[in-house]
Amino acid sequence: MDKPVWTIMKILNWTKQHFEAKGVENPRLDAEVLLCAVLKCERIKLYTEFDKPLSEEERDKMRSYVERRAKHEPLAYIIGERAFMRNNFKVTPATLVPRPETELLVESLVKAAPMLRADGAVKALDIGTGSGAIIVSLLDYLPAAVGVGVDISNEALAVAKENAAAIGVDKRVAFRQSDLFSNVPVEKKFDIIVSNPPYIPAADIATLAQDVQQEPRTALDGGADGLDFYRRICAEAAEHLAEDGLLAFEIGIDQSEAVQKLCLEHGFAKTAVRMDYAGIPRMIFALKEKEGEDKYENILLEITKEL
Ligand SMILES: C[S@@+](CC[C@H](N)C(=O)[O-])C[C@H]1O[C@@H](n2cnc3c(N)ncnc32)[C@H](O)[C@@H]1O
Repeated sequence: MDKPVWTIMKILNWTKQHFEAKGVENPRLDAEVLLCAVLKCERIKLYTEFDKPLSEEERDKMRSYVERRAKHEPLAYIIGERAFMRNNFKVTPATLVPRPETELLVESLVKAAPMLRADGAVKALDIGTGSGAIIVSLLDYLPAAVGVGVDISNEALAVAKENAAAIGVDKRVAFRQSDLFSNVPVEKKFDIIVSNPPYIPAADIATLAQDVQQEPRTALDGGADGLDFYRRICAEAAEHLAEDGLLAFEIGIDQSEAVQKLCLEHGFAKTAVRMDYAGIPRMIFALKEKEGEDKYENILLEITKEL
């Protein structure tokens, strides 16, 4: 009997069905993305070459990718990258996979920078930088800005450094291993401190989608109520910020009030919230601002309104 010919169409159909059976969330899309990674082509190419047979080597590679995805390994770890803002970021199992909500945080900071410093030449600190998605994107959009990215994980920092070099901002960013502010000198004042810290309540981690559970626990676990990192960062952020500096957080669901309260208890006079695409409060911004001064009010208004 003739061996079946594994054309692009046949592989895609088979993979989609297999993923459906395994409860993979976007079966058809994931099948296409994986096949594109194998064939090193754009998705449109799959549709114009439906009848093209795969080589044995391509089939073997696709089989190994499909096996991994069927075990709910995040797609980004399998193909080794994730699109964020206008670049592809390298990601590995040592880094969180950057999320679309976090792009909104970067977008707000890009808008804030020229309001904080006329030439946009801000100094920014990214706490828990992971793949470097936030700080690298910020510097990519703000050519006069400089930054520091810190993380507890040296493996994540190595990935962040690679991303900074690939995107061409490596001369303007320093990466440092640090337990939050422990390795950040207090004499250096930043215009922006940004963090997307681990914020999942520890007990909820076991209930997360299987894919998410394969991301590093150190990137997810925010302690008993999910707020441990906000408490620690808020306690020290004001002394590391310039007088008119901006503190910016990504937050988890239902954390908006608690995080704003923490900011207000630790030297910040004003806070503002921005929603994500689903209308969930997802970002908190805080300014120190002295009594009687309201010149920075419009910064918060500007960066939290829908862009
Ligand atoms: C939710 S991930 C965010 C990663 C990246 N900033 C992003 O938005 O995609 C949180 C990051 O905080 C780091 N982290 C955890 N504990 C830390 C600590 N004590 N000090 C510094 N970074 C820490 C983790 O390694 C992880 O990279």
